[in-house]
Amino acid sequence: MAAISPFFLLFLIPIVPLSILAILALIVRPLPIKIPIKSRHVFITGGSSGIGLALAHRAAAEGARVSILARSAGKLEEAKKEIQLATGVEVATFSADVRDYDAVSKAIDESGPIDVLIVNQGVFTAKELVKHSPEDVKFTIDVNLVGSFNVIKAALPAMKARKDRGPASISLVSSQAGQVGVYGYAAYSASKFGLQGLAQALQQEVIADDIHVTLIFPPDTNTPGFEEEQKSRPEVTAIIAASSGSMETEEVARKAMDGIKAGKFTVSCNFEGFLLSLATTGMSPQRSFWLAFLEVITAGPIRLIALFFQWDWYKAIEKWSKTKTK
Ligand SMILES: NC(=O)C1=CN([C@@H]2O[C@H](COP(=O)(O)OP(=O)(O)OC[C@H]3O[C@@H](n4cnc5c(N)ncnc54)[C@H](OP(=O)(O)O)[C@@H]3O)[C@@H](O)[C@H]2O)C=CC1
Ligand SMILES: CCCCCCCCCCCCCCCC(=O)[C@@H](N)CO
Repeated sequence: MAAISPFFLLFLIPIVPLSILAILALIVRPLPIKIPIKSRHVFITGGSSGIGLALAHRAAAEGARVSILARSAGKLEEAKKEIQLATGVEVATFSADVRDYDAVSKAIDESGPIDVLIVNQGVFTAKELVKHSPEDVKFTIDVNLVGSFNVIKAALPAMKARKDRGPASISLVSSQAGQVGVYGYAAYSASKFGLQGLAQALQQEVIADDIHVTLIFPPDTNTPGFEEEQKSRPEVTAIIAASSGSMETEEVARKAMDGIKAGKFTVSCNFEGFLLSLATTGMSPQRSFWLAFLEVITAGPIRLIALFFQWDWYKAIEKWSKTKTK
């Protein structure tokens, strides 16, 4: 009897990963989807500034009908002119505060049925919780989290009722601080972590209506809001945030729009963000069996890398608090 060559056993090694890949290809849900942008109605909250404005530019340039909502009518008007000058597209503007459900609902009804809803409005002040007023904490949660509920609730009935209009999207702009808690962002991180629960539950509720949920996680991004934030951001917050560098609004908008069109549940914007998404993927849905495979095989090692980041951050906090008390 011929002995089995030990070399033959080498061929068996890939069997385990290949079987995992094959199983994942069969089981990942929801199934992949493409969301068209051209000729669709894209509605963007916080579309008058920063990331929202860059998204409005992109959507207009890609041939969508675009509506933007924010509080300041003046900033909306400026944004409208800017987009018209750059793309020739006239966007519809709606002045409302997302904290006011009736005002949001009226604006959305006026704008007509939405195909791609981008919930992007957000406020942020980085401050240690002891220095944060209860009013300011509530303001952050109200605008970022409760405001997002208001926008989605107001848009959902017409989105669900749409007929023969193709797959729709509800996208939310979170933050890398919505994937990991960061010094100075207790209120902000809490408001953004809330979006993860909202998005996961919502995706299950709207999948049967061909509506697809996307969560976008930008790092520090050069926007008017960020410029303001930097004036008073604690040093430690800046040090920790620097682990992921910073991006320009156009790059973030491009990543976000590509992610929305590809129907991704989770959209990271840079390499560190990609690692962070792998590390925090938890129970979130995954439509790509390739990415699912990567999540499975990197689960252990990525946790190790995450712990190194925490080590580094706690070292920075320790060093900084020593120099503070001296
Ligand atoms: N810039 C950054 O570093 C990062 C930002 N993000 C997130 O991206 C999103 C956009 O941020 P960014 O572009 O920097 O912010 P900006 O401050 O530049 O723009 C914020 C937009 O939201 C609108 N807005 C704010 N509050 C309300 C409200 N109560 N009702 C309606 N509209 C409102 C603003 O208009 P108006 O004031 O007139 O209402 C403006 O259009 C936010 O959700 C933010 O958390 C995530 C990661 C990093
Ligand atoms: C495996 C683990 C990899 C980890 C690397 C990731 C590092 C994360 C740093 C957190 C950055 C927080 C930026 C917040 C930006 C923001 O939202 C504010 N500018 C307010 O708008």
